Amino acid sequence: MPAKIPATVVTGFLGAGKTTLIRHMLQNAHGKKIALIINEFGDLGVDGDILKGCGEETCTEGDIVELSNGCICCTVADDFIPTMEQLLAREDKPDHIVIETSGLALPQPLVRAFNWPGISTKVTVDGVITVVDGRAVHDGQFAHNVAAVDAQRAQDENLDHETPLSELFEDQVACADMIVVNKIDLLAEDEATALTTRLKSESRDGVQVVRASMGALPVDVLLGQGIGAEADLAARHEIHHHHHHDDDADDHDHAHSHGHDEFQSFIVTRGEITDASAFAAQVSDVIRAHGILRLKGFVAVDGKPMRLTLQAVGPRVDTYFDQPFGTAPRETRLVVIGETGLDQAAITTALQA
Ligand SMILES: Nc1nc2c(ncn2[C@@H]2O[C@H](COP(=O)(O)OP(=O)(O)OP(=O)(O)O)[C@@H](O)[C@H]2O)c(=O)[nH]1
Repeated sequence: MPAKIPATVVTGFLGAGKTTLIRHMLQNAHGKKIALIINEFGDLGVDGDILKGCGEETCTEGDIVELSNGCICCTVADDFIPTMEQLLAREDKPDHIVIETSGLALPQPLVRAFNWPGISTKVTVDGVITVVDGRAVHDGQFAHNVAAVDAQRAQDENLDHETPLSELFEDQVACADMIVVNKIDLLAEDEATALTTRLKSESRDGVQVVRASMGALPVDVLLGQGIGAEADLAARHEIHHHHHHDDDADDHDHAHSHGHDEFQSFIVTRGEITDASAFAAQVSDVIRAHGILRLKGFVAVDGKPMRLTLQAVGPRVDTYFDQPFGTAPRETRLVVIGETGLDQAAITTALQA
């Protein structure tokens, strides 16, 4: 089986900063071909235009597939599947698929749609990233412009219009594999800490909460792509990012109050493992115990000629056999990504156990 294309769902209310985050991601994709599927809403849907105009090589109009009607989650069988099939039929296959949704409906049906025959063999769910408007959530409003979100909701007859935003927000948090608290620049340090702590306690065990300003996060943190490029990632060690305030470009001590967290990555190798599902459970335990953001790579399983691809973000651990090792050494090689300060020695020991 060829390597599957990872698909990341980016969710969050109108104005949370999804488009800003995705645009930053496209501009820093380093030649990776990212296809976007955008969930459009009539007059309010300006995302397609914004992205068409971003002027990036990796962001051509043909990559943008706008769904014709309303919520992606409510129209999965009618709309989403053909869209994906169309994308997968292209000669010029994307390296990664990003699906932006409004957060007005649960993404679970969307995630389940990846099990569809013909899609499940070609695409794997990389994870659900929930983008949060830090300021609005701290203020108990949940969205910057509540009236605009309500108008967006009213336009789609498939959505119920009564559920309070607070409940929809809870759903977004509950389904997240990673939470991005955006607009951190609009929060004082103590407010940011309180919000991060609260979201951590409200989300599933193992979900990491990262802070961002203008959605500026390293692509390797957002997307589980580039499994084949471990060596490159290792060479960089510290995952760099772009600051939005020139004045803190050299001032990492203030990264927490101005920009976002700093990240690190390292590689753990080990010999063959005996049981794939037991190892996935072990990885999951290590992720939770050490607050790891992402873990990805290849695993050699005793008696299996194929290598096992492993991708994990927060509590989500995905494995499948992709290709024979061939002449490559039968070893397990995993990239660990997290905020700076990971206990590399302990994580290495735990993964090698
Ligand atoms: N201060 C501040 N503003 C931000 C930040 N991120 C985004 N914004 C602004 O917030 C507004 C909404 O951002 P978008 O990226 O369009 O939000 P969205 O979630 O994609 O919303 P739609 O695309 O309209 O559904 C824009 O005016 C952004 O410039 C941030 O971190 N800090």
